[in-house]
Amino acid sequence: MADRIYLFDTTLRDGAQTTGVDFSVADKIAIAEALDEIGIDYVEGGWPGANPTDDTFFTEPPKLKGAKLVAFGMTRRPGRSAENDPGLAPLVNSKANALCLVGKAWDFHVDVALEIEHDENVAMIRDSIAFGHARKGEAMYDAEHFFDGYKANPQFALKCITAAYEAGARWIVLCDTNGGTMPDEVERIVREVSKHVPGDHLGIHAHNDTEQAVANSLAAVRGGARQVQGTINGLGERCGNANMMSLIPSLMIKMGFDTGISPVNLKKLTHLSRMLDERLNRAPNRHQAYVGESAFAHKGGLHVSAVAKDPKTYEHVEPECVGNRRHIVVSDQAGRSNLLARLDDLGIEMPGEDKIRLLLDSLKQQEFKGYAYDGAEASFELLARKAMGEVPVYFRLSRFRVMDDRRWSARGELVTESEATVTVKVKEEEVMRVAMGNGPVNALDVALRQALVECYPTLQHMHLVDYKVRIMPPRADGTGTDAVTRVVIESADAEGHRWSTVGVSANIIDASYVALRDAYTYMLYREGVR
Ligand SMILES: CC(=O)SCCNC(=O)CCNC(=O)[C@H](O)C(C)(C)COP(=O)(O)OP(=O)(O)OC[C@H]1O[C@@H](n2cnc3c(N)ncnc32)[C@H](O)[C@@H]1OP(=O)(O)O
Ligand SMILES: CC(=O)C(=O)O
Repeated sequence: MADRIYLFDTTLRDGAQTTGVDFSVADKIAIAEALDEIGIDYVEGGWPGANPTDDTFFTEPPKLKGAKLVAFGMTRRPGRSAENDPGLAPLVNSKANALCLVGKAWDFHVDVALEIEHDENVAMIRDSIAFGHARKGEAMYDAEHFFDGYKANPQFALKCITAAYEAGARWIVLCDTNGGTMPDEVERIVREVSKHVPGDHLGIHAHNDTEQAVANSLAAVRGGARQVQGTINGLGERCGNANMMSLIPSLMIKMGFDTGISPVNLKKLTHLSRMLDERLNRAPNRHQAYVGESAFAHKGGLHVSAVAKDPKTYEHVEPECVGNRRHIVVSDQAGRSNLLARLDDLGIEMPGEDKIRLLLDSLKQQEFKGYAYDGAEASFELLARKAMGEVPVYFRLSRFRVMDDRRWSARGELVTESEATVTVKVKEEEVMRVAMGNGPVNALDVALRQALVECYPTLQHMHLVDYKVRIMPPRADGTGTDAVTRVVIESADAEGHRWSTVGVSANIIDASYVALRDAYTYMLYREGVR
């Protein structure tokens, strides 16, 4: 039977230490439930006593079906008993099922950061773990800076972890806190340490400062560790933690371990990854291993023609096993095979040879003008479906005008505003709307939507989530015209479906209009409005 690896997710604690990430209590509850749903063993919810969000979360924590909810904290302060430590009290009094206590394991840190005797640090670890174990039944020790500490003073680092083990710690988690250790060092050190603490009590917590947090975690498993800590999408302090979205499938599919996650739940990984980005209101990383939109995207003509024969030619695993999907990109790297595969993917009935050739030519023409469809799949789908005569004309723009205003108010405050006036023809009727916005594209979007929403109420459920501009320089061979602006807009509906559209023009607002027009058209078409 395959060895069991215990998964410990720290998205809600170390992940909350990511710059720019700020979870609400509702976010924390939803994420904890989603982690529980796929079968994670431990969900670290945060640090009771550290901030009001974590206090509220632990006051009414979600009821998890299988996962243990873990409260994080640090060992007692020097010169106090664990029982009288104000930092430990909220942890043991919380509704968590287990505690994870961080304590120093590097003598340099004890000297410089804590400025205490080495023996007192060891006593702080022993007392805190014993107290946590007695009060909560399960306590674990995050041995901070363990690898740096072991390299500097192995006797002291081992003294810290054996003190925790003897005090009853279920897990001794070896932390590569500064993220600078190399995989071969991690594997060797974990092997050496497992002579002192059995591997089925050892865990790994790796940071990504050399882009090797996942490799280091897998190296620790090879060395004998049986608990792995990580975060969804690799969130975490500085460069992040080991990415659970890569760790889980690699442990299961490549290394054959039992992680407690069933193959059915493994298929929920892509959704979990995107759900986190949705909560954080940020665009998912398309290039993320296993779960990214491009993880199984094929662009080069050679790749696509081979993938059409057998996907194994350019895929290391089947996309469906992690809930992802194959994606054929259409671009000027494309040949006929890309186009046919993409049309098939979209469920478009195979057109005749003439139409295929026309579509391919028109794609290449568009790309010559500066369009790129590999990041704007919705615009590509519209282009293809329009060529097949499937997309109605929902509206026609008669004109728009946008004005920007930058001025000082009577109170001496700087005011920047934009105003857009739009006239569109919807179902033979001319509609004119004027709207203000916090920028010209926002004003244009609001005015357009106001003009269309009466006839197409579904558009009120859509919003813009990302906007990217790129100035495309004139072609070096002189065949093009002046520089053009390419705008890519990502939109979402109330259910969280996202789609990207592209517009190109010499004028940034005009390019934005084209991308917006495609965004509305795509939503109306997809919703079945005819
Ligand atoms: C490696 C990691 O990622 S560990 C997790 C780090 N995460 C966080 O720090 C986020 C949450 N932290 C916080 O909100 C705050 O730091 C708190 C509430 C925990 C503590 O706040 P404060 O009491 O104001 O202390 P502050 O943050 O300024 O400094 C940390 C103190 O803990 C001490 N300390 C650090 N590690 C330990 C430890 N393992 N055991 C005991 N004391 C420790 C430091 O020496 C310092 O003591 P000092 O106040 O006497 O100088
Ligand atoms: C505990 C922890 O987050 C670290 O050592 O990195």
